[in-house]
Amino acid sequence: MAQAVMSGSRLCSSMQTCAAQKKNSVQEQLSSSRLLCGRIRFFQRRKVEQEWPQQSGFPIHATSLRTKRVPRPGYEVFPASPEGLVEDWKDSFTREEGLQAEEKSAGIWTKTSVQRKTKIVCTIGPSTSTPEMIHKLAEEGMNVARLNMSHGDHASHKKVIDLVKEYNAQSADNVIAIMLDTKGPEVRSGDLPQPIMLGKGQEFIFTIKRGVGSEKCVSVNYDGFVNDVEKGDTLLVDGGMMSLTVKSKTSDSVICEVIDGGELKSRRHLNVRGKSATLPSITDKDWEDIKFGVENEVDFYAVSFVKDAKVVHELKDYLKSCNSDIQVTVKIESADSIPNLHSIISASDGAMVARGDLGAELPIEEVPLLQEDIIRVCCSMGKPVIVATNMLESMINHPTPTRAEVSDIAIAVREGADAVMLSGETAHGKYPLKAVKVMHTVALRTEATMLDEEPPASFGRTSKEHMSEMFAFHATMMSNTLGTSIVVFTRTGFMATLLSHYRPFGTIFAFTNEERVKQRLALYRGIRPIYMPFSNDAEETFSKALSLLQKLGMLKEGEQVALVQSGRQPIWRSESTHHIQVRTVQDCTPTK
Ligand SMILES: Nc1ncnc2c1ncn2[C@@H]1O[C@H](COP(=O)(O)OP(=O)(O)OP(=O)(O)O)[C@@H](O)[C@H]1O
Ligand SMILES: CC(=O)C(=O)O
Repeated sequence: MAQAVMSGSRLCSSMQTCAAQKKNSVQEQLSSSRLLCGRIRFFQRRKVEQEWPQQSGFPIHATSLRTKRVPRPGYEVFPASPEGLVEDWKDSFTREEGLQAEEKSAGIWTKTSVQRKTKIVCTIGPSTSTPEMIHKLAEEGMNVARLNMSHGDHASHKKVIDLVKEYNAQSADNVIAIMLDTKGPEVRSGDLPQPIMLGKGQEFIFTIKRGVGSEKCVSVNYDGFVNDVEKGDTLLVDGGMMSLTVKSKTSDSVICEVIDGGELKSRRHLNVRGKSATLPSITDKDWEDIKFGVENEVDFYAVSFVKDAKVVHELKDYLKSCNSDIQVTVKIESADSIPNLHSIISASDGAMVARGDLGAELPIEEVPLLQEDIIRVCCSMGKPVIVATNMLESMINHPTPTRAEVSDIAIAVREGADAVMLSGETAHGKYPLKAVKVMHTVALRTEATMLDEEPPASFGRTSKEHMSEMFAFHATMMSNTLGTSIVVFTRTGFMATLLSHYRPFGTIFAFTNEERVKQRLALYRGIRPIYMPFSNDAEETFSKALSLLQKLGMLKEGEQVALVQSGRQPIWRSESTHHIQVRTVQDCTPTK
C-alpha cells in the first residue's frame, strides 16, 4: 500500500490561522438576529444546475456552479414511488444499488463507498412491529428505531427491542440503534364513547373532573390545567387540527368557544399556545420507562418537553449511578425551552426538533426559524440533531409524498441535520417502506449537491487539549481535497463523532471493537459504523479493515482513503503521536 503520514506538529500552524478566522465568523453568526441570519443563509445558498437527460430510468445529474474540484455525479436516483416496492423490495432496491456510479467520472460521487449521510429515524408501531417489517425497514435505510412511550406498553416495546437486536446480531454490515422517546408531561383529553363533532362558535368545556366524556364536556388528564390557562388563551387540539378560545373558567373547568372545529376523538393532545404546562419534564411514568430503557440497554433517550438543563443533569446523574452509557437527546418542543436553548443542548448528547408540539406551543411560523437555529446550535457544539414530525405526513395514507414534503426533507438535509424522522408514517401508516425509501432518495439526492458547502462552525481549536479536534479537522480537509472516504479506529466513538461534526464529503467508516459504540454511531451524519476486534498490531488491523471494506464493496482497488488514528483513548499509539495517513488501496487481502 502506498501511504503518506503526517505528524501532529506539522499541522499546527495552518490550523491556528484557520481557527482564528472560524472563531470570529462563528461569533458573528451567533450574535446575528435569528430572522436576519436565517434569511441571509437561505439566499446565500448556491445555485444548482440540473440536467434531466431524455431517457428513461430517471438518471439525474447535478452540478454546483461553484464546484470546481468535484465533477458532476452520475449516480442513479430511483423514482420516489415505484409501484410494487413492497413486493419487490428484496431485489429491486438496496442502499448500495441506489449508489452505483458511472465508471467514467472521477471524484467522490463515483465511489462505491458513497452512502447516504443523513440518517433515518423510524417510529415503530402497529404497522412495523413484526420481524419481517423491522428487517425490511432496516434494509430500506432505517438507522434508528424509535419507541414512543406515549403508546404501547413495556411488553410490546420489549418485543421491538428484541427484534432490532436480533436484526443487528444477524446483519454483517448494518446496525440499527434504539431510541426510547419518553411520554413527558403531555396534556391529553380523556376518553369519549365515540368521536364528537365540534362546530365553529360552539361552547365546549374541559374539566379536571375524572371520567367525563360527553357532547359538551371532556376530562383533561392534568389537575393543574385550570390554573395554567387564562381567559383569552388559545387551546390547540392535536397540534392545531382544532382550536378553541378560553372564555372563562371555574375551579375545575375551562369553558371555551370553538374557533376551528372538527372531530374530537379520545385521548387527544392539548396545548396552550405560548405556554408550557407547569409539570416536571420527567414524570413518574417516564422514570419507570427510563428504568426499562436501562434494563434493556437502549442507545438513546429522547426526553420530551425539556425546559432547562437541570433535568438533563438529573437524568445523567441517574444514568451514571446505574453505570449506563445511554445518550440523552433533548426534545425541543416546549415554549419554555427556547430561552434556555444553549444550556439545554450543551448539557445534552444531542437534540430533536420536535416540530409537532413546538408548533403548537409557539406560533407555527417560528418553527422553520427555530429548526434552523437548533440545527446551527447543535452543529456548533458538535451534537447530533434530529428533525422530526410531519416530514412525510401524507404518506400515512398515500403512496407518494407531496412536493412540499420532499422540499422539507431536502431543507433539513441542507441545514445540516444528522437525522430526519418518521412518526405516524412508519408507526401506523399504510406505506412505511415507501416512506423510508422516499427519505433515503431525497436525502441522497440533496447531499449530492452539497459538496462545496462551507464547513460547519467551531472549527479548529488548536490548543493541546483539543489535539483530537485538530486532527479531525485536518483529516476532513485532506479527505475533502483528495476526494476520499475516511477510515477511523475508535474505542469510544469520540473520534468518529468529531469527524462527523466536521461534515467531510466522503463516508466516515468508523471501526470500533465495542458493539455499544457501533450502535450509537448509527445516528451520526456520515458515519458508517463497523464492528471489528482490534489486534495489537496496527498494520494488521488496518489491513483487515480495508480488506473488509473491499469485500463489502465499499472500497475499490486503486482508491485512496484517509486513515485516522487519534482520539482520547490511544489504540496503537503512545500519548504523543497521532496519525492521519492517506493510503492507496492496492492489495487488501487480509494478512492473517
Ligand atoms: N407503540 C405504539 N403502539 C401503538 N400505536 C402507536 C405506537 N407508536 C405510535 N403509534 C401510533 O402512531 C401514531 C404516530 O406516532 P407518533 O410517535 O407520531 O405519536 P404522537 O406524536 O404521540 O402522536 P399522537 O398525538 O397522535 O399520539 C400515534 O398517534 C399512534 O396512533
Ligand atoms: C416528535 C414529537 O414529539 C413532536 O414533534 O412533538
